[in-house]
Amino acid sequence: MAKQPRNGKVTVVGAGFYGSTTALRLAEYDVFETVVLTDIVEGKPEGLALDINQSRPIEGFETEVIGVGGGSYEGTEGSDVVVITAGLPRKPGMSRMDLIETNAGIVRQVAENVARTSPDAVVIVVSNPLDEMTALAQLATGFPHQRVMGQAGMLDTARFTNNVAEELGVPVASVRTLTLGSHGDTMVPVPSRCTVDGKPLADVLAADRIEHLVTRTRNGGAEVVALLKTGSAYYAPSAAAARMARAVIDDSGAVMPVCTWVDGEYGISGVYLGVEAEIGRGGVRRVVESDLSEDELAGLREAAEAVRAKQADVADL
Ligand SMILES: NC(=O)C1=CN([C@@H]2O[C@H](COP(=O)(O)OP(=O)(O)OC[C@H]3O[C@@H](n4cnc5c(N)ncnc54)[C@H](O)[C@@H]3O)[C@@H](O)[C@H]2O)C=CC1
Ligand SMILES: CC(=O)C(=O)O
Repeated sequence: MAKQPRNGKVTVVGAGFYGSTTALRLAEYDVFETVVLTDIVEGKPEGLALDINQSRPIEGFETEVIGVGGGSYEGTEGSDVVVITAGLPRKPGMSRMDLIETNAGIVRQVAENVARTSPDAVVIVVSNPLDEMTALAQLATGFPHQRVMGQAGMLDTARFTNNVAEELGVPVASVRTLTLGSHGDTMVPVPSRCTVDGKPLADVLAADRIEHLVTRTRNGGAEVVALLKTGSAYYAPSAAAARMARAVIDDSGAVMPVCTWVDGEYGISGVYLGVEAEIGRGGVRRVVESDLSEDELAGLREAAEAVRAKQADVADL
């Protein structure tokens, strides 16, 4: 049987837990022509790519994964999307911000290579601290802001949804939630936008339980780190990054929470921040504003100022 036409090339930089699960998810969609997985370590991406390709007859997908080790970018040229997962994950007790100096050096070097080899790509950053590394990747690539975004909001929103569904014992599909702001202490879960079977969250859950779920969502990454003892989450994070890459290649116009450049929306300007945006082939088409409560809007503005101060520092790292 002839191969179905597949479309687009996605490179995933960093073949650790996040990168390899992202490559697997992208390949299993079976819509991309090629997925390239790279790492500074020789052999790791090649071995993981071979392993994923060997699962194709069982899972029934044709997308080929190509592994490139040793820090080479050969084979990545002309990628439509590049997902940057290179960098250290945190250990129990560490904040994402504790990674800033080490990961800034890695992300800068990766971003410069991406700009050289895939100058038209849309870049999706996941390395932590997320909001700062996204700003740094834009600076280092020199790409327009709409072509560099970060993954966090979809993950944090999924955690909020899962937390609400668990609390109420209902299917996750019946719950809608939203999380904006930073991927850190100033994360802004948005209860006013949450519904369960179409009913406002406040109608089905007491205020103190909602507050508990908001706090649990803010600490969602740390909760996983504390259980794992080594490394951080990757199943839910990779699902989110893969969905973003797919929205770009499909030019779908899907609206999702992402870390993007905010330029006047919510009265905030000149900062990378988690907001909802419409995603297509060129990256972010536009930021989509929602009605927020006064407290939520104040939280978003506070997040913007906290992130702005750190993002100003990354240029020098
Ligand atoms: N934004 C988000 O929501 C999330 C972000 N993360 C972040 O993603 C990053 C990766 O996490 P994991 O995959 O779990 O870590 P990991 O340690 O399993 O993998 C990192 C990989 O990056 C590679 N690497 C290091 N320097 C490189 C370079 N210059 N070029 C290419 N590859 C390089 C390493 O060899 C390693 O294979 C961490 O910074 C972590 O904090 C993780 C989960 C969620
Ligand atoms: C590691 C990380 O950023 C998270 O799991 O949220």
